[in-house]
Amino acid sequence: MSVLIKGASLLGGEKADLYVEDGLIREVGSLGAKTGADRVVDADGLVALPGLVDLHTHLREPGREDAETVLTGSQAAAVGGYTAVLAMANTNPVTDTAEAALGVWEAGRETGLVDVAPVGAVTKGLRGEELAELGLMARSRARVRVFSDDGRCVADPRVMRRALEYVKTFGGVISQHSQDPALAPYGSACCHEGELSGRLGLPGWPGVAEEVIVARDVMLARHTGSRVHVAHVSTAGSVEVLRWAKAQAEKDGSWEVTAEVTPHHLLLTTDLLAGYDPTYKVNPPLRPAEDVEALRQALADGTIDAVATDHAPHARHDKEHAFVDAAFGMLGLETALSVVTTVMVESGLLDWAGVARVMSTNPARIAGLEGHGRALATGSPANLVLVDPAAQVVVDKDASLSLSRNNPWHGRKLTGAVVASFLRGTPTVLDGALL
Ligand SMILES: NC(=O)N[C@@H](CC(=O)O)C(=O)O
Ligand SMILES: [Zn+2]
Ligand SMILES: [Zn+2]
Repeated sequence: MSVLIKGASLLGGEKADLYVEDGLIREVGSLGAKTGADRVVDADGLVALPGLVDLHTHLREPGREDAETVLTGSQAAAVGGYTAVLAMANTNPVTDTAEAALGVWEAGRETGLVDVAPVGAVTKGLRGEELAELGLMARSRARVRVFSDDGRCVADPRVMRRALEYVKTFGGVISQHSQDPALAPYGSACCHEGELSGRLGLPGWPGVAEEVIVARDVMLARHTGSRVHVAHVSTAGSVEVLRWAKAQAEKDGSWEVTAEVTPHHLLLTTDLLAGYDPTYKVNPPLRPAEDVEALRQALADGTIDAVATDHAPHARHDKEHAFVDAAFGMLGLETALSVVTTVMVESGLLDWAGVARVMSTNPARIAGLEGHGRALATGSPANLVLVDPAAQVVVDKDASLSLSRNNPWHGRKLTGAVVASFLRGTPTVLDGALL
């Protein structure tokens, strides 16, 4: 399979043709009338980025195939411009053994639309007590490097310490869902704690319940000389802690802290909860505008390393309930690039090289995914995406390839659209549609 991509804008702003063959980028430059390609793609006006990498996707297989499967989630990922996703471990059964991790990895290979890298659970059954088979998952063919009890916090500091020590032996990282369950009880805490939660009569989820865990975990990472990744950062206070911690880690050179922010925490605010629409119920909750602004600045200045979707599909019968009874989570894979374009690029906070950094290069490095996040140069694996930076889109939840419809972006006008995606040189999406 060979493809000639004509006239794409590269990250330095220059225009070039890319010739892709047998999974690799073979030539970059002015390739004129090069003949013999199986397919020619006109990329005039489009920006070429390395394929996006999502550090935080819920695929729901095994166990909740009514909400999403590896196939449907991969389809949504491909049209969203992704070439790799990290599949969270809170499935049923939980991904807490090498066998379970291999199952997810193999389902991804069969689908062949994006690379599906399983995230391993930190503790058996996400119960927060006994460590899962971290080493066996790491040594399996699935090569698990990211471990998370996401949906639950590794709340016991002794368990977190042991997990950090363990993953250090093979260069792994613990991705933490930072929620102190004593300050923000699972299941009940559902609205940013403040004037609005009081007025709406919804149980509060104070920012400090996140911040105390972030602060604790960076100290544990420093103490153990290991790596912690903070999932879905949502408050200005967490950003302050991260800014301090990153400066320390850089000085010490012996440990690391990285962080991700979701598209929804970059744009949506807590006042959306006033209508009690469960579509906006998510963990951590939507926050006030001051937090949103701090998150944008932190993403722009590198305090936050990555955008991760936390794509959390839920079946209608779990989501369409009174606010307090509905499931937590919202879709994100198909709209992430448009949200980032609208929030970060249109405002001048990030240029396209910055988008490539936070949506591809940094997440690929954090997850240890070789072959992803690489500069589009001769010899690199041809994992790439073509983006129309000027496209105006109106999100339609019924046009989604996800099996679920809990889409907080429905009806919103956004800028920027994915036109084509390529996984190892094979187009998975062309003209914005799945092949
Ligand atoms: N984000 C959510 O609100 N829900 C996630 C779990 C999680 O990311 O904590 C889910 O699995 O549905
Ligand atoms: Zn989480
Ligand atoms: Zn999640």
